[in-house]
Amino acid sequence: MLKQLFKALPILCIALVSAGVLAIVDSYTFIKMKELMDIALSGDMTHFKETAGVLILMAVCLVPLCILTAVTRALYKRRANLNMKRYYVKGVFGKNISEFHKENNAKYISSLTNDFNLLEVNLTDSIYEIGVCLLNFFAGIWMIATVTPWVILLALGVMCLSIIFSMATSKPVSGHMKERSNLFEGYTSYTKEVLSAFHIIKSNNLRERVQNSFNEKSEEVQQKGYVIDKILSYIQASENALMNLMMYTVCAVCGFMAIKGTITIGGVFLVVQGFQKVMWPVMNITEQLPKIFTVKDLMKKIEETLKNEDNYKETVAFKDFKEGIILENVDFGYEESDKILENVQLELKKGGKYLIVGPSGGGKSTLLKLLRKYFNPTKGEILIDGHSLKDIKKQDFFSQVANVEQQVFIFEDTLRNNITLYKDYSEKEIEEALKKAGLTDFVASLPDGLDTMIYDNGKNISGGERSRVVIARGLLAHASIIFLDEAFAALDMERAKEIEQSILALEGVTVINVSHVLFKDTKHRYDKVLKVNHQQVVSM
Ligand SMILES: Nc1ncnc2c1ncn2[C@@H]1O[C@H](COP(=O)(O)OP(=O)(O)OP(=O)(O)O)[C@@H](O)[C@H]1O
Repeated sequence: MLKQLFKALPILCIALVSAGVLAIVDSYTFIKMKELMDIALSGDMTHFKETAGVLILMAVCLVPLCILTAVTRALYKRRANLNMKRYYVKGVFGKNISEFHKENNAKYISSLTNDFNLLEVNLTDSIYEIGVCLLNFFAGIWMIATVTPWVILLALGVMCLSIIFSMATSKPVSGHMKERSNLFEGYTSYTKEVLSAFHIIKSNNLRERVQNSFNEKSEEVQQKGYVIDKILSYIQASENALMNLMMYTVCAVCGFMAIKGTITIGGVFLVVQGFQKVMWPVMNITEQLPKIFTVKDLMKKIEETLKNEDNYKETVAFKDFKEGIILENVDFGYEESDKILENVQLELKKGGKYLIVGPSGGGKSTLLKLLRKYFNPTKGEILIDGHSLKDIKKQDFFSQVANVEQQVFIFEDTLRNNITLYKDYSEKEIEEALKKAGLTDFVASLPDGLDTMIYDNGKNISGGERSRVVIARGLLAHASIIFLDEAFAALDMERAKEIEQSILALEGVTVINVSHVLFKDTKHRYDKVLKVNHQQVVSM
């Protein structure tokens, strides 16, 4: 993750150069003000006018510099945050399907929202702030050095003290931050769950229960935030007291030097201004440093969510499905102690049409997940054209298969994009797929046809239409293998039979259809009907 931040280093450097020039010009303005004060006290009108002119010019120069600094800062923030988010999303989609399914995906949502918001404030912003603070610190030192070098020692002492103080106080905050991130994860997961079950909650009068438990969770998160804020305020208050003490000391030292005649009144003004310029960065650094230290744990947690336990290297390219699939003594269980399939022997030929039936919970979808390469067998092997499916590159395999899932997912986009999945197909190919999926009349009835927008996972179309969109997707993909998992469950019997026949008529395409529905009049069109029951797969 840090590497992604380093990629924004060039723009960070530009932003800091701009901020540095701004700090120098600003400090130089104070030096000129000191001169103006001393000249005014000496009554030298000619020099007074000259210096006043320079000051006006400096004030004008500050305007474009301020704008440039603000713009480059915003550009740096955009680049750094985008880099980190892109890296994270790439990592999420690099997860193995099996491992992604095992976890609650709310943790990714929580990372992308809550954790990344924290990273933005506590890391990206803080790095820039610390850079700017250091530049202003040295600009302040320069201002003081033009009057008396002794006060510089005092400033450096303050800086060291503050850094030691902030390092010592960052530890307790860091632990609380991590706990808050975990609480956020649970909170996001719960929010996601209750919003997706909105109608169930309303229609079963669960509103009060859900609201109470939502309030509890939200109170936990707020309480943790309160604890963090409280600790941070104690830290800040102690720092403020330290800084004020230093400031009073400097004022007293400068006053003493002015009485002794070692520095002018303008000098007192410049030292006090310079010391303030030094103090502000020191205070800000002590505020920002604990934030950066606390981010370490958070980044570790974010990286953990991206780790794949199984990093098996796939080596076999698979460009064309030629012969068939063989399952040799395949065992599988989601848990070690719990076998769902045992010693499965099966041969599926290329172009064959297979129907998989069996009782609910018997393991039909599990068998499909193995064939789809979502999981690997715990024992035995699945061979495809003689190669172990485990060794075949995912990308290659997935490009050969189409999946029509039990749970239909529709993107918030046009009907066309939902069917083509953003790939290029000719109008003829699309028409053909629509016809086979029984969507021609439906599309013709829409005023915008294929350009009709579908919203929120297909809320503005029926369940059957959603299923048919996904079937058209599978047909259009020209896949060598089509896996169907209860694809016809949402369709009326006539429509289901019609679509099933279209799919069974696809020549050279292997169809593996898991279904509760077994139509007597289409059964004979399958090469084999397989029953999954008691951990076994048998021909019917
Ligand atoms: N991700 C999972 N983790 C743990 N157990 C699972 C998982 N998915 C399924 N199971 C269990 O595996 C067994 C087989 O489930 P599977 O979904 O394969 O059955 P099925 O025959 O497709 O059932 P249905 O017809 O009801 O969809 C069930 O006991 C189920 O509880």
